[in-house]
Amino acid sequence: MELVEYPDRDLMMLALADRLASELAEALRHHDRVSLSVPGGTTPGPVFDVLSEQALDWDRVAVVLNDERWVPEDSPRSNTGLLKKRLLVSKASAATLIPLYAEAPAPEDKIGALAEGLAPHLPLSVLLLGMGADMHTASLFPGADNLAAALAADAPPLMAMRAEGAGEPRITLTAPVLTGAMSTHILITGAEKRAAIERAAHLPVHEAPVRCVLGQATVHWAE
Ligand SMILES: O=C1O[C@H](COP(=O)(O)O)[C@@H](O)[C@H](O)[C@H]1O
Repeated sequence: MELVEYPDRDLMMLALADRLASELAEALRHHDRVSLSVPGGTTPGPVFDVLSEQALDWDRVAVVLNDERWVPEDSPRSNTGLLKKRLLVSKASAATLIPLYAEAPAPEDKIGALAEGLAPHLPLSVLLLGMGADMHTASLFPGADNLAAALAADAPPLMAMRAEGAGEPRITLTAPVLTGAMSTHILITGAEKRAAIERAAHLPVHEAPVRCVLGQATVHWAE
């Protein structure tokens, strides 16, 4: 894993947004349509604020979350809600959102249709991931019901996931989609996550699911 340490969070968010924009621009030079996958949660908002202002051919960019909590979009827990407020605004409002949520009682009710919508946008051109202190990435949580199947080489692109630490049911991109991305970045902050990602490099992947992408990822960290 390549680790980039920044003197502070503000600088990191600016530099990372710039890097993602350059990679998207490069991908757009070679392909008609490109895809960007991003995390939800509490960390990436400031990157989204900067990225959404970048001059890119956003109308040729498809944006998909790494994972979604099975809650309606107006829930404060909705990653889609965050994306719509912080990334798919300003210049980036021209991008196409590939949904990972549709109104239904459970992810299994909609997973087929959501996977069909995702398929034309794979492999991912640019992948930004987050990580929890428990070493989950996307919704690949240690101890989750479908973790082994989602880490398998023949996993379908999208799977439902339930885990003790996850709160509500989830839907997540699986390991083959994450490891198939053309470019992979992980954004983390704080001492606890720094220690966790260093520990993850020495643990089996079912204990530290983020390990499935560590070999190919650039990790961006600031205190
Ligand atoms: O639940 C989630 O957690 C991770 C990490 O989130 P953070 O709040 O610690 O930044 C996130 O990457 C994932 O997309 C999200 O659904």
